[in-house]
Amino acid sequence: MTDDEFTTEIYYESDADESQLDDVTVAVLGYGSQGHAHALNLHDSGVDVVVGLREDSSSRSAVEADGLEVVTPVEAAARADIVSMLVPDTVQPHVYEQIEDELEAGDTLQFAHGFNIHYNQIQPDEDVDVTMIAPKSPGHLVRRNYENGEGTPGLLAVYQDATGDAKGRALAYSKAIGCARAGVVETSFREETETDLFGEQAVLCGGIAELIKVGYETLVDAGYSKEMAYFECLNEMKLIVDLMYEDGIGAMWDSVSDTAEYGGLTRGEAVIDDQVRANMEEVLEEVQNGEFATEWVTENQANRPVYTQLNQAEKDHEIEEVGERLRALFAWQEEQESETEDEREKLQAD
Ligand SMILES: NC(=O)C1=CN([C@@H]2O[C@H](COP(=O)(O)OP(=O)(O)OC[C@H]3O[C@@H](n4cnc5c(N)ncnc54)[C@H](OP(=O)(O)O)[C@@H]3O)[C@@H](O)[C@H]2O)C=CC1
Ligand SMILES: CC[C@](O)(C(C)=O)C(=O)O
Ligand SMILES: [Mg+2]
Ligand SMILES: [Mg+2]
Repeated sequence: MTDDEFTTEIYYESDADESQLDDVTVAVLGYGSQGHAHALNLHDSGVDVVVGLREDSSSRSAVEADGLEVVTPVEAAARADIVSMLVPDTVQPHVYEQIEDELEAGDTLQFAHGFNIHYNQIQPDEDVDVTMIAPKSPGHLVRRNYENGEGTPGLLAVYQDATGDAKGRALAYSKAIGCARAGVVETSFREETETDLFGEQAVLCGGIAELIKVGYETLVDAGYSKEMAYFECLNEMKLIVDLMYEDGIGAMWDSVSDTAEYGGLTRGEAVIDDQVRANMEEVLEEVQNGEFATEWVTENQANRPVYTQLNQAEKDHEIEEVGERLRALFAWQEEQESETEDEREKLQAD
């Protein structure tokens, strides 16, 4: 499929031929959220893996503790047939410049997100395959699910098929990291990039964090206790979303009271109203026309002034302190008895 087409083809384990990774070395560049998950899952699936990290990388000890080999990105790429680019998006063009000469004709440059290809920050030579297996999950769950015998859904895209076998290799990779256990949806770099950025900004990360904080602030500003507001707007969010995750939105409506269902159905649309819909459309437009990408690249060139300020403000939000205190009191937390007692006394004193 080309970079403009949309399809809903879904692949599972039986569609993938793991022998495509026999006699293949995969260089996993980066050992963060996705990097550690891909490297360990590939290794546990019997694939030859070498991790690439800079000489002074703080991640090197973790790789060694996990029993994998770590060398520099250049050496890893030189040894590999598949180079999996799993350093942060903003770092990838810089790392690509270092390893570019190590990519031989017929090698694969593999991504977990299409940002740098779609927005032309990386322009690979024509003789390499350029593919993507993008887990629809934080990396730590990609690893945890694999270890539990489960998997996380992923997306597959081929941007460049120099060998004629790019998709087969990508499918094998998706099987080796556990995505094919849950389903691998075929897509394009464009579709993955735009939907992923939209989803994380408007719904999954930005949208939900703001919904929680505004709900919390509304209750606290009206005089209700911080603890009450935390449990109502943040803690119970997970429990409600778990029901939707397990069996759909209907299962959630079935499980909550009729009062909650009627109130939610009538008031939900009043909160997430046409203005929110218009805001979401604007967010999507900025992703589609490249405005967000330009802003993010420029922000990094300027050493992240806006990011740094917003990141700190988020950490300083009152809900974080309240949540930390309350989570420490959960009976299943492995806290020292004395610390727990101190917390209880503090909570009662508040
Ligand atoms: N986070 C996620 O769950 C998801 C991420 N993705 C995509 O996966 C890719 C990787 O993202 P993510 O896992 O979040 O990345 P991380 O931020 O977790 O990557 C951190 C790793 O990159 C290394 N690194 C950081 N800076 C450099 C540098 N300048 N040179 C060399 N190595 C460096 C770090 O090592 P060091 O100790 O040297 O800093 C560390 O090993 C991205 O394309 C992202 O969009 C896709 C789906 C979900
Ligand atoms: C939702 C955020 C994400 O897109 C992801 C975990 O899938 C990311 O970029 O981290
Ligand atoms: Mg994502
Ligand atoms: Mg993302």
